[in-house]
Amino acid sequence: MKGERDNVILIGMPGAGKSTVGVVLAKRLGFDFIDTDLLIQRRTGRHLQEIIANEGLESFKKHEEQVLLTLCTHESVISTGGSAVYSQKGMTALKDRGTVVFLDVPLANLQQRISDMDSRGLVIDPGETLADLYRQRRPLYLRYADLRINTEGLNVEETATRIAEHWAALQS
Ligand SMILES: Nc1ncnc2c1ncn2[C@@H]1O[C@H](COP(=O)(O)OP(=O)(O)O)[C@@H](O)[C@H]1O
Ligand SMILES: O=C(O)C1=C[C@@H](OP(=O)(O)O)[C@@H](O)[C@H](O)C1
Ligand SMILES: [Mg+2]
Repeated sequence: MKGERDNVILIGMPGAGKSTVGVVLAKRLGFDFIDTDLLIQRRTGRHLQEIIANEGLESFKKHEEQVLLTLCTHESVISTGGSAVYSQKGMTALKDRGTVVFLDVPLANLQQRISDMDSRGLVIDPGETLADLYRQRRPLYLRYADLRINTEGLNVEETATRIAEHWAALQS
């Protein structure tokens, strides 16, 4: 019988590695892999950047919230988009579905990884920088996390291993 809270949910800044680490972790655990960004695209029939550019940030956040509220997976690694934490309702729903893991990456690393801020379609107000976003969001990631992984110095595989170890410990 599958448990109620048997998913692993990755949260964190854009470029933190949620999507990249998520698929490696899913393989490691023998779980399914779900990326909520892809679910938004399939449901709307549009690319994320298109939704943000044509409908605006509030509309994108509503689509994202809808996806978070209607997830009903088991034994899945769920990689969320970085803006998921703006929905309190969505995050509450996620916490009911599994262990929420915050991939904590130093700002300097994120800045190196994200060179395409403008074309990436982030939920960010005009004139705001990645540093502004980091300061604004980090407290939210910490608020909703069941587990924080300090990824400094870890590659994708090592991060997945670290999470898998924590997950195994939680099961015993
Ligand atoms: N140590 C690392 N952990 C995770 N991703 C890394 C790491 N080093 C480099 N990267 C790169 O950073 C990017 C992370 O992007 P992505 O997985 O899409 O993040 P997110 O889904 O959190 O926005 C990928 O291109 C990945 O190859
Ligand atoms: O943090 C953000 O504002 C966003 C992050 C993206 O996902 P990743 O965090 O997977 O890059 C995607 O949901 C959208 O472009 C908005
Ligand atoms: Mg992603």
